[in-house]
Amino acid sequence: MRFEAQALSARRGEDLLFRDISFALSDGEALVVTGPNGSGKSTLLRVLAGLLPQEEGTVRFVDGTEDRPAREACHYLGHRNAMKRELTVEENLTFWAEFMAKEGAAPGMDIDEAAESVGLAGIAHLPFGYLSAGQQRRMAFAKLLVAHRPVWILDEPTAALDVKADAMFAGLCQAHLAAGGMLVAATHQPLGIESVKSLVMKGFEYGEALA
Ligand SMILES: Nc1ncnc2c1ncn2[C@@H]1O[C@H](COP(=O)(O)OP(=O)(O)OP(=O)(O)O)[C@@H](O)[C@H]1O
Repeated sequence: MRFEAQALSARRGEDLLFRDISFALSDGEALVVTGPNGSGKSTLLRVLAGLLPQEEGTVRFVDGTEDRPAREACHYLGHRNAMKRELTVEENLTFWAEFMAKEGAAPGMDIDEAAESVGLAGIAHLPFGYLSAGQQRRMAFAKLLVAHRPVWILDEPTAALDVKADAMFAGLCQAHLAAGGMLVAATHQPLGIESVKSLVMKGFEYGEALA
């Protein structure tokens, strides 16, 4: 498998945020995207996940000899957790497992196993809104585990996590990569994942790209 971007540019409103972004990942590879606030990291991730259109360039997911729509290959974990506060954790995860299955994702872990993998076994019966910020973020990771998609797109994934959860998250990412998955993560802090590719977003100043 291969996940690649070629000569991507994107605009928010009137402003061109970045241009000529290219990378290629194959099985087991990770890309960490860094850069100052406002340099376009979140925008790039949304373009990669198919949630925003690019201005120019291409995003491709190649499986063997077949080109598949990149958005169908991606799990997207944004700043927000995309869980309903009023529903229980189990109901939220069941929704995502069923939704992803309809969208063609292969089955993943069952709900209990996924909750256990993020260190929160036994509280899946609680409303999501009752959990602490860090527990909510951990449960949002569990969403990545209940259906299999080969590419994980992660925006500031470790915000709100304590040291133990950081290590747990690094372990989940390593396991995903070891199984041949790929990931792209925007972050201001190290993810604890070894051998990653790096992309530094520089942003634009006064309409010109920084050196
Ligand atoms: N819907 C929108 N309409 C217009 N401009 C937007 C919109 N969303 C974001 N922007 C602008 O696009 C720029 C890049 O935002 P983006 O969230 O991609 O940056 P980022 O590198 O992820 O920043 P941070 O590190 O602060 O999360 C910012 O200047 C932001 O104000």
